[in-house]
Amino acid sequence: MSSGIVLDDVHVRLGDRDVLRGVDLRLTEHRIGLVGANGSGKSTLARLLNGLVLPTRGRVSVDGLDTARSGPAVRRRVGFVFTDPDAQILMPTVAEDVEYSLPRTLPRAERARRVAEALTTVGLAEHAEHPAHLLSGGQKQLLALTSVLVTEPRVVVADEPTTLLDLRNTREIAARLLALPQQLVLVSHDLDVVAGTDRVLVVDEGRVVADDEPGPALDHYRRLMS
Ligand SMILES: Nc1ncnc2c1ncn2[C@@H]1O[C@H](COP(=O)(O)OP(=O)(O)OP(=O)(O)O)[C@@H](O)[C@H]1O
Repeated sequence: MSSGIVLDDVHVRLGDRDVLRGVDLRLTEHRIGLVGANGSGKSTLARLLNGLVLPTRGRVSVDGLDTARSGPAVRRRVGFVFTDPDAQILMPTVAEDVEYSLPRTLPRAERARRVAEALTTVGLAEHAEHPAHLLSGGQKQLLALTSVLVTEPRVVVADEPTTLLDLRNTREIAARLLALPQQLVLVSHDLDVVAGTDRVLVVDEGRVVADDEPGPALDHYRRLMS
């Protein structure tokens, strides 16, 4: 089975808009940043990677699995962190919320072990029994990340995960995401955060117009926006 994320001549049409127009990519680096103007197509590109959006034309595959044909298997490999953590919090307490992401078929002891490990990884262990809705915005985003990590995905896609956070929480979430052993695809308008990735894609009007190391790619983006 071929490894990595592959996009082959991908077009996405939503309503009467061509949102992505001919995207060819092979994503194998550990950490990949996606930048672009509002409405350029970044979220759509991110959502293609776990089959939340399907190509109108072309093909997306993850480790050889076609997102259009093998959606559930792709989503077990690719976890998704949304901008607003409240949209991802479903259960009353922190530990219950994390456990809710795990299959009911896993033995109870294994579920408890995985939840404890994931909460420790992100530094939330001491909040395990706290009401999830009382966490701060930054802690809620950590909880959303934990609920993704507990499923042991190979890839984490995060769509503007720091947009709603203050500077301190932005730094904390960014540091946690960039330190993950999993492959990371990070959509962000925060160029300081994106500078910590290994490869940056600049999206403009539905196309990838720059694809380089962070320094030159972000220079390209700044020129594009000036
Ligand atoms: N379901 C839809 N139907 C029609 N148009 C859509 C739909 N979803 C998104 N779009 C349009 O597609 C374009 C790209 O949207 P997308 O959310 O991918 O952009 P983005 O680069 O992530 O923007 P932002 O930085 O503002 O989040 C936008 O113009 C948006 O209005």
